[in-house]
Amino acid sequence: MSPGSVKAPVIAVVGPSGVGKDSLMEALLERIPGLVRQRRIITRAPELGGEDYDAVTEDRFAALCVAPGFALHWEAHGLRYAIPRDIDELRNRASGVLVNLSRKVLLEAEAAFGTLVILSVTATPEVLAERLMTRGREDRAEIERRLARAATPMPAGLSQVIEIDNSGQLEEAVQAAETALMPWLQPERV
Ligand SMILES: Nc1ncnc2c1ncn2[C@@H]1O[C@H](COP(=O)(O)OP(=O)(O)O)[C@@H](O)[C@H]1O
Ligand SMILES: O=P(O)(O)OC[C@H]1O[C@H](OP(=O)(O)OP(=O)(O)O)[C@H](O)[C@@H]1O
Repeated sequence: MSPGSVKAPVIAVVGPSGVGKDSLMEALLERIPGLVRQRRIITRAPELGGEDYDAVTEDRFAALCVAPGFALHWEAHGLRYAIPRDIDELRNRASGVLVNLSRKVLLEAEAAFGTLVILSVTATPEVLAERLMTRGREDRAEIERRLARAATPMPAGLSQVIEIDNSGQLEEAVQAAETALMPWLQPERV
């Protein structure tokens, strides 16, 4: 098998709202050669900041779900999220593909992607509350709902879960994640 025929790993970054998933992904993209991020399709209003996403209406989401179909999709926070099938092509030309997933779709993701490395990002409830207030993307009621969901357990039976504590400095979490990911990356695509 030639090196180019091996698909890059899908690297799922998961954890409660406000834990630092987007911040960690942005830092990893700057540091790791050949690492890319898969854009998500979300039924969220456009330009709310944070990640770069394709904003669609509920109707458009439903239509895309039928054709061309999604690699993965789920519902959370009153929104619908999807990973487009383009991710397959991205895996042919990257050292790794980062994607922000719901914890509840991880077993399905493992079945869909094969090589799935999961970065499970954690922080204390107090830290989460403070960060969500600082980020300011959601109103207070929505922040309360997100905090109530924070303790969602990881599904049992996942094969590759790496826990990353982001309670402290972001730089420490980035360093830990980079070290843990190194053995999984496709070095010939840097
Ligand atoms: N280690 C950290 N220390 C301080 N602030 C952080 C840290 N990690 C993330 N943040 C901040 O916390 C807020 C939430 O981070 P974000 O990356 O949007 O989280 P998530 O994507 O998990 O919801 C943002 O304002 C971000 O700048
Ligand atoms: O089932 P859970 O593991 O709790 O995850 C639910 C949703 O929360 C996050 O969304 P989003 O990135 O929109 O929100 P966040 O940045 O506040 O985490 C994550 O990407 C999932 O779509």
